[in-house]
Amino acid sequence: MVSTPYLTDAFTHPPNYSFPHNRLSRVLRDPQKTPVVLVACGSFSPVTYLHLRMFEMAKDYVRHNTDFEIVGGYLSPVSDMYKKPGLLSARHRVNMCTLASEDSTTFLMVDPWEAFQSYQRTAIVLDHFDHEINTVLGGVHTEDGEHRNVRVMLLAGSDLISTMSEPGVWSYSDLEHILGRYGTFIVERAGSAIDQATDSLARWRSNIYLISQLIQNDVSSTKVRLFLRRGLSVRYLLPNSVVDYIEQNGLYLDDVTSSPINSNLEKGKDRDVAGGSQKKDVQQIC
Ligand SMILES: Nc1ncnc2c1ncn2[C@@H]1O[C@H](COP(=O)(O)OP(=O)(O)OP(=O)(O)O)[C@@H](O)[C@H]1O
Ligand SMILES: NC(=O)c1ccc[n+]([C@@H]2O[C@H](COP(=O)(O)O)[C@@H](O)[C@H]2O)c1
Repeated sequence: MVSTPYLTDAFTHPPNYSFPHNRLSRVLRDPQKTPVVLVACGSFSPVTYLHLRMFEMAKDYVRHNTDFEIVGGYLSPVSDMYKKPGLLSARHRVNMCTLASEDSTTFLMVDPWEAFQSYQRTAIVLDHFDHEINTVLGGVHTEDGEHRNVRVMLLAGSDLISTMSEPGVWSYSDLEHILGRYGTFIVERAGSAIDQATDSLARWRSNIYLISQLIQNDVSSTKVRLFLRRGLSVRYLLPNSVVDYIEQNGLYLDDVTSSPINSNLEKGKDRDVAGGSQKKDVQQIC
């Protein structure tokens, strides 16, 4: 692995923050394997079954194709300062992710660190996980008591990874840090070709794992928000507890728009939505 020039232990924590690790497995079942924690960064506005499915797909992929053992998984909702259109307040997004994770697989947790502070780049978010898991908690150990460092890896859809080839969205040093030091599992997403997404990332090929979607499912938070605004049901697209929360709090009934904090960050995403298959689907819904 490439060493990092800027791993820091001087992270700024939001008030009353403590790192959630209740579902982090501290014992490696197979000592031959490398322990890994999956981190999914995104808006989660709202979290959908597809976000949860990403972890299940990664779990199957890891078991059948790699020498990793997953010891934990995290949803890391982005800060309100990301100011992406449709981004509900961090409080609601974190609450919905928490309900969804409680409803789901045993290794999934929600880390509110990013959500309740200023915008943090993904490279810094991964450093934060590395620091909390390996430095503060001391990693994991085998059944024989041998210490092992946990490898932190980004779990993302191919649409997010394709923005890594767009000028100005990610800095080269951040890509080197994310893909060179940590690595990623990329889940194929309808409308965003997985091969194209990784063409220009070939130099980090050995740290990039591609997961095909064997059952195509293109649920997106954008479509869920559109449905809600039009009074259409979103049940069975997201966990019932999240649907109930949205209804009880009257969320997504208005068109929430905001100006981007960083036009380059947003540009990548806007192009994705405007240029990909999502736009067609959205027009059909309208
Ligand atoms: N249907 C899907 N298939 C594969 N990956 C997905 C899917 N939906 C979301 N993801 C991935 O989940 C992560 C977080 O996504 P995000 O919260 O931005 O959801 P989204 O549905 O893309 O949101 P929005 O529609 O608001 O842009 C990203 O890495 C994204 O690529
Ligand atoms: N340079 C960066 O670190 C960078 C650039 C673009 C997106 N991102 C992250 O990717 C995620 C994107 O989420 P959306 O797909 O909802 O826009 C967010 O967590 C955001 O912080 C990071």
